[in-house]
Formats: sequence, C-alpha cells, structure tokens
Amino acid sequence: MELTTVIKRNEIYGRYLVAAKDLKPGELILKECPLQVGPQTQAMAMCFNCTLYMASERSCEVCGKALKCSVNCKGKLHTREECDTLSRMIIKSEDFLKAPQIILPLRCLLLKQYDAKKWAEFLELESHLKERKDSPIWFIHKEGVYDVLKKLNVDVDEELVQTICGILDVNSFEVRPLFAATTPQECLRGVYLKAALMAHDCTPNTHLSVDFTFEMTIRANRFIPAGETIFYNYANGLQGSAERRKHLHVGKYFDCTCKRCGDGTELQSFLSSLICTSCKSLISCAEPLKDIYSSDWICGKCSKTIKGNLVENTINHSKELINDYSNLQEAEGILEKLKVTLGPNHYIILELKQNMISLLGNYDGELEIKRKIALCEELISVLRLLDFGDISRHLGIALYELHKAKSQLVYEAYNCNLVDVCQYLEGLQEAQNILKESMKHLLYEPKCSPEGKLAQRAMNDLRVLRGTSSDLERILTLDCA
Ligand SMILES: C[S@@+](CC[C@H](N)C(=O)[O-])C[C@H]1O[C@@H](n2cnc3c(N)ncnc32)[C@H](O)[C@@H]1O
Repeated sequence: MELTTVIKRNEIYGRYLVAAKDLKPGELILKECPLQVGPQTQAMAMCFNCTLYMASERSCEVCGKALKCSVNCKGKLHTREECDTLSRMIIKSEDFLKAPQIILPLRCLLLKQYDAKKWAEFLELESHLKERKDSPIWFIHKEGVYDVLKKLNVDVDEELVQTICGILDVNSFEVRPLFAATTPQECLRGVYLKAALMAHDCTPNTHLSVDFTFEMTIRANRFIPAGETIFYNYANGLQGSAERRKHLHVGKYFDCTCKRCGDGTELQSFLSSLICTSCKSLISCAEPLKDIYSSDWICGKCSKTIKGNLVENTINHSKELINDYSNLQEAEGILEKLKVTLGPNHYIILELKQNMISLLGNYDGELEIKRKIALCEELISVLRLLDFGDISRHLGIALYELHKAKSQLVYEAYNCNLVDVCQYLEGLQEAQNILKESMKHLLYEPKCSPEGKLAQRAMNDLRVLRGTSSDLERILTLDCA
C-alpha cells in the first residue's frame, strides 16, 4: 500500500504524523490492531481474551492466571506469549479480580519478557513522567498499581510502573468492549503504537473508529494536503473550550493553541458564550488562550466586560440544573431557565437539547414531533459551525433523528388528510435527502457499533422511503393520465 503518513518530530508535539500524500475525504490513513487492551483505571475486571466484564473468578485453562470467561471464549487477546509468561508468575487470577487496575499496566510490562521490539516501541511513547512526579495521579498509581504489584512479588521498580502508567494515561484510547458497555466502569482502554502519534487539534482532520476486534481505522475527514499534520481530537468536541482545555492540561500535559481554542467565539459557534446582561448580545472570553475563568469576558456588541469567575459560577450552577428533570416538561422548564444566562448555542444547552431529542423519540404526537424537528435543526446548525469535517458521527446521528421526525410528521399529516399526495411525496423526498446526508457521515462506522447499527437502520429506512415515494409517483402519474 502507498505510504499515507510519515513520522516527524518537533519541540511542541514530540513525534507526530504528517500526510505523505494528498488525502481525499474518507481516504484510509491507517489501520492498526491494539498492542494491548485492558480496563480503565477505575474499571471492573475483564476476560483477558474477549474483554467480557467478569465479577467472579474463572481462569485460563492453560496458564491458570489470566481471567477467562469460558473455555469456549472466542476472543483472541490473550496470546500464547502472554499465557506462557503469566504461567511462570506467582500472581493468581483472583488478584486481577481484586485489583483490576493492574491488568493493563501488567499486560504492558509482560511485553518486556516476550516482545522486546514492541516493548521498546511502547517505552518510546510520551509518559510525561517529570510533570507527573509526586502529583495526585502519581500517588493513585503508586497505591493502586505499584504497591499491589510489589505485594504480588512482581519484579519491577516504581519508576518503571509510573512510566507505564504515564504512557497509558497520555496515549491510550477509550475503546468500547465487545459487549455494549452500560456503565463507565465497563469501558476499556487500548494502546495503539502508531495511532498514538497523532497530535491533537480541536478541529481534527481525521475520523477514527474501532471495530469489534478492536482494530482501529483512521480516515481523513476532509481533504488533507501532503505535508499537513494529521490531527485527532483528544478531547470531547462538543464541550466548550474551558472543559476541553482543562482535560488536555490535566491529562495530556499541554495547553492547546488550535484555531478553535484561540477564538473566544469558538469559530463563531458561540459554544461557550453567555448572554450580555446589558444588550442581550453574547459575551465571550477575551483571552481564550489564558486561564479562561481568570480572564475577562467581553460582549461582542456593547463591549461590556465581566470577570471570568462570574462566568464560572454561572456554568457550575447550570451544570447542576441540566440533570435535574424527570420528564420532558421539566426539561423544557430548565431549558427556558438556562436561556436567560447562557447563549442559545451554549454547550450545556446543547447537551440538554440532545437529551430532549432522545426523550422526544418516545412520542408520536404532532406537537412533540415538531418540537423534535426544531431541536434537531438547532443542534445541526451548531454542529455545522464546529467544523467537524465531511465525516462526523455527531452530525450523522442528529441528521438521522431529523429525517425520522420529518418523515413521521408528513406521514401522520397524510394519514389525517392534512396534506395531499404531492405534499406527502415532497415531504418524503426532503426526509430522503436528510437521510442520505446522515448516511454519508455514518458510512465508516463499524457494523457492530451503535452508530454502525444506526447506519444499517438508515439504509433500510432509505429503501422504505424510496419504495413509498415510487408508489406515490405512480399514483400521481395515474392521476395525471
Ligand atoms: C498521545 S501523545 C502523542 C505522541 C507523542 N508526541 C510522542 O512523541 O510519543 C500526546 C502528547 O503529544 C504532545 N502533543 C500532542 N498534541 C499536541 C498539541 N496540539 N500541542 C502540544 N503538544 C501536543 C503532548 O505532549 C501530549 O501529551
């Protein structure tokens, strides 16, 4: 295969990937299997072979050490080399049940014994050991990993354990287990030696997906000219700058300087902006690359300035509000309250709207369907401003929901004789166009993932919509004849 990336190094990113040729939107950049997969730091124990969550002890029939869900387990992650290496250790399978946080660091440490090349590549990854030394996370890993491994007679020094834990915290990707995770504790993390080299940007140029074997696929989500850096978003793109930047500062040890972080309006999306109490326009952070809540916030229209700590208080209060409802009506009430202080595109409002869209999916009354359409359209207009590229999971999902509500509305209207065949057909064609756009965004999702399943549902929906539209066209042709 033609080379798609080259590894470069600079003072800011350390090592990073650059496009070796022009890459078209959707073009494959990299496919990679994980070096290792294991539970998150706070997560539950899992089968070493297939990652099934395990609450009781059952071990590999060969080494007797690794947790394994059954003799017939179909997973492939517990390799022969790992099995051999574990079999020579004193550790017992019940130790993994008691301290699941040691599973992934130990799995990585075992590489030292059976795969020197991979072990060396792993150690080359950035650990930020110096910055982490004696910080709270250092003590968490000392107690949770190093002290436990020592007690279990694993021959390793503390600095190496901290290096491994640092590498895992800085470089691993959150991956979903084969069996849909229902709680955050069931989420896993995977180490991918090459994918980990992608530098971060809050408007990334890649789309990343992981299939049920944990194989990762990275594609260009827009045109990437040869020589451009390959970027992935380490943070949640739907969060405001303060949240994203805190995540990057605390967990990845750098301050992002991308164009979105450098712009108080977040690319004119106003995702973090508040309503100006004087002129009702929007206030945004004046110096977004500094500490956002220590900096002043300024109105784009009347230039009124307020202190960042006031904004922070408003945000904290709003965050408490958005989970405090048990039905749609209460959610609408909270939305109205939030709109008094937060800008209409604020990420907290966006989160509430997303939750309301899923709640509204359970209703089929005209008012509720119309409300869902309005919310989907508002959400989509903000997502488009955030520059997620030509392939965006968020846009794919929102567009799917919009098509569903639109086709539902026109179907109900036709059934109640509120629209004629022509208008029904027009409505269905509009829904089809929205659905096609949604499918374009969901095209690359692995079939086993929730988004992949949605893409398959979208394909079926498109078939049904096309069938109904053809029937209606036939009726119209007969009418004209
Ligand atoms: C997942 S690693 C990337 C691989 C790493 N550069 C290496 O050489 O092993 C993440 C680290 O890369 C650096 N990095 C990535 N993106 C960056 C950015 N936009 N600005 C500054 N540093 C960045 C930071 O040190 C960060 O902790």
